[in-house]
Amino acid sequence: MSTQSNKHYKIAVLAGDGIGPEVMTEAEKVLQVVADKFQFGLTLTPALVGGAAIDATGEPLPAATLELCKQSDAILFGSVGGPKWTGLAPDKQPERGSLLPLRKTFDLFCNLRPGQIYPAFADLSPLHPRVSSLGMDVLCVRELTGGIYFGEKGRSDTDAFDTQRYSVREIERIAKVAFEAAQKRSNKVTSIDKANVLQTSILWRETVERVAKHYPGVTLEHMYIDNAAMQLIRSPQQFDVLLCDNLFGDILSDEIAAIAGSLGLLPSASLNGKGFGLYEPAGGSAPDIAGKGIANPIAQILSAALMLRYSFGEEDAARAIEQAVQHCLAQHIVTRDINPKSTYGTAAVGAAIVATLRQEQN
Ligand SMILES: NC(=O)C1=CN([C@@H]2O[C@H](COP(=O)(O)OP(=O)(O)OC[C@H]3O[C@@H](n4cnc5c(N)ncnc54)[C@H](O)[C@@H]3O)[C@@H](O)[C@H]2O)C=CC1
Ligand SMILES: CC(C)CC(=O)C(=O)O
Ligand SMILES: [Mg+2]
Repeated sequence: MSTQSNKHYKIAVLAGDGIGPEVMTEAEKVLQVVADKFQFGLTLTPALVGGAAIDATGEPLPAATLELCKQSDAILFGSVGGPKWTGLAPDKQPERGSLLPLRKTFDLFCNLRPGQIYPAFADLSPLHPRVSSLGMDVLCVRELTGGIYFGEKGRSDTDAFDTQRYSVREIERIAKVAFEAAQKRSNKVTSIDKANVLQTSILWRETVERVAKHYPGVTLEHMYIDNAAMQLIRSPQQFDVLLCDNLFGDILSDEIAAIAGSLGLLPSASLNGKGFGLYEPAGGSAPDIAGKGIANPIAQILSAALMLRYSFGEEDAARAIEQAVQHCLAQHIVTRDINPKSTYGTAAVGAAIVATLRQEQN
C-alpha cells in the first residue's frame, strides 16, 4: 500500500484459539480502513499461538512466534485456550505456556481495561433500567506481571500451593500509572486490596499511599476486593480509576465488562511503559460460541484502537474507530451477547463498523 507519510507499523497478529481468529478478521479489516484514511502503512503478520500452535508445532509459543513479536512494533492478540488442551501439563497449556510468558518477556506490567456504559445503548444492558440512570466510565489499571499468577507453585497428590509476592518497585510503577491516568480523567483512584488479611495487600496499601503524595490533586480511597465487587454492581458511577493487583484486576474487569453489557465489549492494552504493547480482548476464547459466527468482535476492534493510541500515537485513528463502534452500538447493530434477539453476527457487526468508517471518510 502506498501512503503519503513514511509512517509504517509492523504488527504481530496472534489470533489464537476459539473465537480469536473470528474476531481478529474483523479487527484487521478495520485497521486496513483506518490506515488508508489516516495515511499510515501497516504490515500485519500472522503467527501461531496457544492451542493452535500446540496442534501445529507441539509448543504453545513457538520460537518463530516469539521472534516475530520481538521484530514487531506491537502485538495484536486474540485469545488462547479451550477444553481441547486442558489435559496437558500446566506449563504446556495455552494460557500458562503462551500468554503469561509473552507478558513476562516483554515486561507488560501495566494492563489497562477501560469500561463504560455507552448511554446510547444502555437500554440493551443486562442491568437495564438501573444502568441507564447510574452510568459507568471506569479504567481498570491492573498489575500484570507479578502476584499469584507468577509466584512459586507446586503440588503433590494431596496438596497444592500458589504464592503471591509483590515488591515495592512493582507496586510503585503500576500505582504511578493509575495516578497519572486519573489526572487525565476524574482525579480519583480506588485502590483494591485485601489488607485486612494479606501481607501483600498491606504492602500494596502502604506503597500506594506513598505514591499518592506525589499526586495531591488526585483523591485516593482504598477498598477491600469483596466490597469493591459488590459496590461495582450497586453503584458503578462512584468509580473512576480502579488500581488492582493481577488477580483482583482479572476478576473485577470481567465484572466491569458485564456491567458495560458484555465481555465481548471490553478491550485491553498491556504495556511496558516504553511504548511496546500487547493488545487483546479482556475475555477468553469463548469455546461455547466458537465457530458459530456470533462472537462480538468489538473488544478485539477496540483493542486495535488502543494499539493505535498507545503504541503508535495515532490518536485520530483510534478515536475514529471508537466513534464508529459507538455509532453501531447506538443503532443497535450488536451481536447476541448484547441483544439475544439480534440477527447480526460477527462479520455483520465488523462490516457495519467498517462501513461507518468509510462513510466518515467521504
Ligand atoms: N486472554 C486470553 O487468552 C484468555 C483466555 N481464557 C481462556 O479461554 C477459555 C474459555 O474461558 P472462559 O472461562 O469460558 O471465559 P471466556 O472469556 O472465554 O468466556 C466467558 C463467557 O463470555 C462469553 N464471551 C467472551 N467473549 C465473548 C465475545 N467476544 N462475544 C460474545 N461472548 C463472549 C463466552 O461466550 C462465555 O459465555 C479458557 O481456556 C480460558 O483459560 C480466558 C480468559 C482470557
Ligand atoms: C490467562 C489468564 C490470566 C488470562 C485472563 O483471564 C486475563 O488476562 O484476563
Ligand atoms: Mg480474565
